[in-house]
Amino acid sequence: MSFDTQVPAVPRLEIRNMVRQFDGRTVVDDVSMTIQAGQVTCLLGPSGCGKSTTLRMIAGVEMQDSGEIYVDGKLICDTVFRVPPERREIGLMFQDFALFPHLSVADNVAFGLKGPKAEKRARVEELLRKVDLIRYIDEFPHQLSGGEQQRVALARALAPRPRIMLMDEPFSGLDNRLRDGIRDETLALLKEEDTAVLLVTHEPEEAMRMADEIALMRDGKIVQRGAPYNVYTRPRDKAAVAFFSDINILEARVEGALADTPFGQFLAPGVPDGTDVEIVFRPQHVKLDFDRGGKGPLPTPAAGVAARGVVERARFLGNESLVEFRMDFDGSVLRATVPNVFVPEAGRVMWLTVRRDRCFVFPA
Ligand SMILES: Nc1ncnc2c1ncn2[C@@H]1O[C@H](COP(=O)(O)OP(=O)(O)OP(=O)(O)O)[C@@H](O)[C@H]1O
Repeated sequence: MSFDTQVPAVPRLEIRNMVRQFDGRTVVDDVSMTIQAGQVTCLLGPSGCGKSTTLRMIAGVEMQDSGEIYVDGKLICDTVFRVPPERREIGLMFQDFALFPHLSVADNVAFGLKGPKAEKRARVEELLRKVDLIRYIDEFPHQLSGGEQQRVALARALAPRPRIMLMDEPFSGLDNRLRDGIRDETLALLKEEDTAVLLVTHEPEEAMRMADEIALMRDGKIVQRGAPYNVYTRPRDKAAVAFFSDINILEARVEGALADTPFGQFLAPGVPDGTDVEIVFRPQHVKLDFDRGGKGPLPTPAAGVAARGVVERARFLGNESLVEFRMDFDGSVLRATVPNVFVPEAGRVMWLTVRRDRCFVFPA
């Protein structure tokens, strides 16, 4: 008789209860997370929230005040015991990734490698082939473009087969069009090498594009973790919605588990009577209708009630158009985005409805 037992894999990286203070201010506040081999976690948050400090503690260039770091289940650092940075088998890639200017591409990539010369050469060639730069093996960094240098830096970081790769805004020095391609190539290579990746970014698009898991960080704490889709569609508070897009907010008070608004009633299950709530929705979830003889579309249970607004400003942004409305009901401004070109003139009357299944109700 045999049993199929699924033992959860030991995480490649685990940090537990990491804390760091500077001048009495807690900059990293009880941060814990795990990353499996071959997985990419993006630490996403506004400037100054403690992302880089978290990364630096894992790299070992900054000491935590408390907390532990484990690699493949083995303790590598707590407040007493500490494996030095160079023995952590962790690769680093930063925005200012500076290659050594006086070393050839091959020597740059071989820099962290030990062992027989022929083996080192084979690894260098393997990686340069993977990043499609083998033809530059004997060139020097200044002979390469910024994007090419970035790929050499990636090859250099991966050469010693790090178990973990820490990346701090590694693509922010590249221009937009170059960036997407390099991001995708980098991701493919990291997966191939089965490295666990922790990538720090303040750009939601970058996190959505790269991450298997997003850890949303704010004021030193991880406030939400999950697959990009889940973090985007089930944000835990208003700030989490706002981090990924522009938002609209309606204010309302709850009576009988319902919040009454000019767009109709919204369900607020479990919210006590008399609680002030904010109904938060993204501009892409506003539907627009033309005015027909002073009237908008009829209310339906799915779409709710239409509210009248006057176009204040409209702009074409490339993939979509952004239209701002001054709303009749309280003079507030609501934003709607529409695919492609839609640039109605200021003063035009339209009727707005919101996709109720895409609205979030949070206590004010
Ligand atoms: N060595 C230090 N001494 C004092 N304060 C520091 C030190 N390092 C970081 N800080 C402060 O800790 C806070 C968090 O910094 P950190 O670099 O971790 O943020 P971040 O989220 O990575 O921001 P950014 O995206 O701007 O790099 C900041 O307010 C910063 O000024």
